[in-house]
Amino acid sequence: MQTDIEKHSKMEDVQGAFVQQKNRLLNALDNAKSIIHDLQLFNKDWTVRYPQLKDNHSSSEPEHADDTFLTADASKAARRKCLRRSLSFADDPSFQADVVVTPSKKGMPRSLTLASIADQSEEPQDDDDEERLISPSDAADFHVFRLDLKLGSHGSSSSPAALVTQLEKNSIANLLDGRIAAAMAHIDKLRSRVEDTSSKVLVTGDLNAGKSTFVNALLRREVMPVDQQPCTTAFCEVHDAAENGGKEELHILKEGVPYNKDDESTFTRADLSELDSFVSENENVQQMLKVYLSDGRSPSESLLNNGVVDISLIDAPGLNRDSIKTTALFARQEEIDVVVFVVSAENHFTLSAKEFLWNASNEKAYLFIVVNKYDNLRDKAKCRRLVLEQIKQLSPRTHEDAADLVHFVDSSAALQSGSTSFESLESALRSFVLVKRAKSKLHPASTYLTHLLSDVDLLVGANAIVAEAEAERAREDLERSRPVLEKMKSTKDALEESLESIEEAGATRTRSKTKELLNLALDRVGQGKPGVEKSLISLPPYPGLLGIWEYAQEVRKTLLASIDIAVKLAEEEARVTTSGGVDKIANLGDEYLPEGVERSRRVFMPEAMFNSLADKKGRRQSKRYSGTGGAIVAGGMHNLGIGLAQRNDMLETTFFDIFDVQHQFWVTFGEKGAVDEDPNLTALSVVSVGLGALTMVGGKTLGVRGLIEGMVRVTDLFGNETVRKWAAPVLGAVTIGTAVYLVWELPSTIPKTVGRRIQAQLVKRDETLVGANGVVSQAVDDESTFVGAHAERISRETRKVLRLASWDLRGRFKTAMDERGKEVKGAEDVERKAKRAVEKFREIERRAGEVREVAELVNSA
Ligand SMILES: Nc1nc2c(ncn2[C@@H]2O[C@H](COP(=O)(O)OP(=O)(O)OP(=O)(O)O)[C@@H](O)[C@H]2O)c(=O)[nH]1
Repeated sequence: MQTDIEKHSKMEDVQGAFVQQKNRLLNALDNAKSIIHDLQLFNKDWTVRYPQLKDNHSSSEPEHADDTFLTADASKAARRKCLRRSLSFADDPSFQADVVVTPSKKGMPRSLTLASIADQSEEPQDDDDEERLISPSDAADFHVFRLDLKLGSHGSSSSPAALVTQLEKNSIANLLDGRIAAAMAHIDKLRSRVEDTSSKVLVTGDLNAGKSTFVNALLRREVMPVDQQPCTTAFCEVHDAAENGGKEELHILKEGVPYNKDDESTFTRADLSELDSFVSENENVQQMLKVYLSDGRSPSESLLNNGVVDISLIDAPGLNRDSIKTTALFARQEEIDVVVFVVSAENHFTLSAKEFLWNASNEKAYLFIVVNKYDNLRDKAKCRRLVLEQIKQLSPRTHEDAADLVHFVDSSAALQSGSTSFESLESALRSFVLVKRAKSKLHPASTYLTHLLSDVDLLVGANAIVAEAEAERAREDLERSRPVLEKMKSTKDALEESLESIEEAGATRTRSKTKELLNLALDRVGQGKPGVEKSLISLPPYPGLLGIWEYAQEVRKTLLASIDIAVKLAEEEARVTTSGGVDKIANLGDEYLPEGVERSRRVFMPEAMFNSLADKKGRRQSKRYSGTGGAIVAGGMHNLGIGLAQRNDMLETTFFDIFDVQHQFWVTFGEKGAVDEDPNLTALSVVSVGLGALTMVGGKTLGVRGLIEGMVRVTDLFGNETVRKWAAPVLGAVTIGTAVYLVWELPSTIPKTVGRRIQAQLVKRDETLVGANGVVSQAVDDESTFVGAHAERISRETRKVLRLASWDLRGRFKTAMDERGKEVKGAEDVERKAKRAVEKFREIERRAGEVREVAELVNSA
C-alpha cells in the first residue's frame, strides 16, 4: 500500500516529467521551426533542389537468391547495397549519383553519403545493420516535404524528363517553399496544442449510476445535485476557480453563442448555491453550465488544481435514448482527453451503455471505468468478473490495462468518509489524465518532428552533395581560367609595347624606303633619265630638230610618269612592309590571346591600301598643304588621282625646257654650283631675261626661225653704249653656243634640262609652310617637299593599317581578358556561394541533429 508521501512524490514525478517533456518538445518545435525557416530563407538565395531517390536496381538485387551460404561479409555488403539509392533531382535528371542512405534511428540522423565515399569507409558499427534494414524504403522517402510532382496533364508526367518540361527548378523550389511554410504553420498548431494545458474529463454513464455523486467525491464537495430520480440533463463543466479570478461562480451559457468567460453577453452569471435549483427547474432542457470551484487541496492531491493541466470535469447527463447521441458527440470532441464512464455495480452495463462504450472505445482507445455503488454488493467477486468480461468485449485495450483503468468504488461512502479504493482511483485518474495527456498531445508533435527532421536531413544531405559538386566544378573552372587571366594581365603591357613597336617600325621603314626610292628617282630624273628602270618606262625617241617642242613635251611627260611609277613602287614596297607588320600582329595574337578566343577574321588586302578612299582622304589632307601645289600625289594601283604626268601645271613645257640658258652659262663660264634659283642682276641675267622674252614671241609654235629672229631682236635692246662694249663677245658666245647646242647637244640636253627642272621643282620647299620667322620646323620641312610629302603619306597609310590591325588585336585581347575576368569572377561567386551552401546545409544538418536528440528523448519517454 502506498503511503501518502509515496503517492505524493509519484504524482510530483509524473507532473515533473510531463512539464520537462513538454518544455523539451516546445523547445524542439521552436528550433525545428527556426531551422526550416532558415532553410526557407536560404531557398531564396540558393535554389534548394528536390532530391529523388530511386532504387538502384543494378545493385539492389541480391546477387544470390539463396543467401544462406553467404559469408558474413558478403551478407553485410548485400545489406549495404540494399540501402544504395540513385540520387537525382526532379529538375535535373541528368544529375545522377549513387548514394548510400542511412535511415535515421535513435539519436542518429538519416544521412546521405556518396556511394564512392561510403565504400571507402568500411563501417565499423555494422552490428546495427539489422536495425537499419527495417525500413530501407522509408529511408528514401520524404514524409513532410513530399511533393506531388505528378502534376500536369501529361500522361507521362511520372518520368522525370517530362517533369522538367513542366516544372523548372524555381517552380520546384517554390513548391518546396510552400511545403516549408505549411510545415511551419503545422508546427505552430502543434505548439499551441502542446502548450495548451487544458484537458477535459467527461464523466458519463447510465442514468442514476451515481455520476454526480462521483464528481462530488472527486471534488470532496457536494456541488452537483444528487437525486434518487434521474435528474441531470445539463452538461456541468467544473473548472478550477483560479480560471475565473479565484471566484466561485456558476455561468449559464446562452444557446448558440460561443462561450467566453470574459464576455458577459455570452452567459448568465449565477451563484453556486443556485445550481441545485437551476438543475431541478430545467430538467427537460439540455443546458450547458460552467461551474467555477476552488479546491483547497494541494496540487498533488487535487485533480482540478494539479499544477500541470487545467482540468475540467464534465458531468454529463445519464445515457438514455435522447441523450446518447449528444453525449457521444461530446465525447468525440478533440478537447475531451479522458472519458470516465460510471456504471452502477447493481445494474452492470445497459444497452445504451454498451452502445456508447463501443463507439467511444473506437475514438479513445483507453476508457476510465468507474463501477459505482460497489459497497452494497454481496457478491463482489461475481460482479467484478462479469463487469470485466463485458469490458473485455467493449474495449479490449481498457481491459488490458484494467488494474489502472477499471475501479470498483462507492462514491457516496467516499464522499462521506473517504476510502482507500477511491483514493487509488483518484491517483490512477490523475496519472491517466496527465500521462495520457502526454501521450495524446506530446506524442503526435514529437513524431511529426522526427519526420520533419528526417526530411530536413534528406533534403540538406542531397543538397550538400550538389553544392559540393558545384563548388568542385567552380574550383576546376577557376584552376583553368585563373592562370589564363593572370597571364593575360601580366602580358598586357608587353603586348602593348610589341604592338607599338611593330606600328612604329612599319611606319619608319615605309618612310625611309619611300624617301630612298623617290630620292633615287628624282636624282635619275635630274640626270635626264627616267626615275625608274628602263624596263618600266623609257624616253621617247628624238624626232629631230623640227619636232623638238613635242619632244620636250614628251620627255617631260615621260619623266613625270616615271616619278609616278616610282611613287607606285614605293607604295608597293609599303604594302610589303605593311603585310609583314600585319603578319607580325597576327603572330602576336597567336602568342598572346588565350586558347579558344577567335583570332581576327579580317583579311588584310594589301591592294586596298592607297585606294580611292585613301585618295580622297589624301586630297582632303592636301588642302592643308595647298601651298605645295598638289605635291601630294596619290598614285594608286590604277593610277587614280592626279599623278604628276596628269597635272597640267607640271606638263607645261617652256622655253627653258629646251634652253636652260642660265644653266648653260654657268656650265660654260665656270662657277659651277649655285646654278638654280638665284638669278643675280648681272649682265648675264639681263641676257637671260632677254632670251626669256623670246618665249612670248613663239609660244608653243616656236620654231628655229622664230628663235633666231627673237635673238636678233634682243640685240636691239642693247642700245646702251656701255652695254655694247661687252655685249658683242657675249652675243658671239651665245650664238656659237646655241649653234653647237642645236646640232649636238639638244637630243641629250633636253631630257637633262627637263629632268633638272622637274627635280628642281619637286625638291623645292613650299615657302608658304615656312614660318614667319623663317624657321622651318623639321616635320613641316619634310612634308613640304615632294619626297617628304609622299613619304609621310605612304607611311601614314602603313601606320593606319597597322594601327587598325593592332586595334583589332587589342580589342580582342581586352574582350578576352574581360571575359576571362568575368569567368573567374563568376566561378569565384559560384564557388563562394556553393561553399556557403555546403556550410549552411551542414550547419542545418548539425542543428537538426541537436533537435532530434531532444525530440527523440520525448519519443522514448
Ligand atoms: N449506496 C450508494 N448509493 C449511491 C452511490 N452513488 C450514488 N448513489 C445514489 O444514487 C442515486 C443517484 O445518484 P446521482 O449521483 O444523482 O446519480 P446520477 O448518475 O448523477 O443521476 P442522473 O444524473 O440523474 O443520471 C442517489 O440517491 C445517490 O445517493 C454509491 O456509491 N453508493
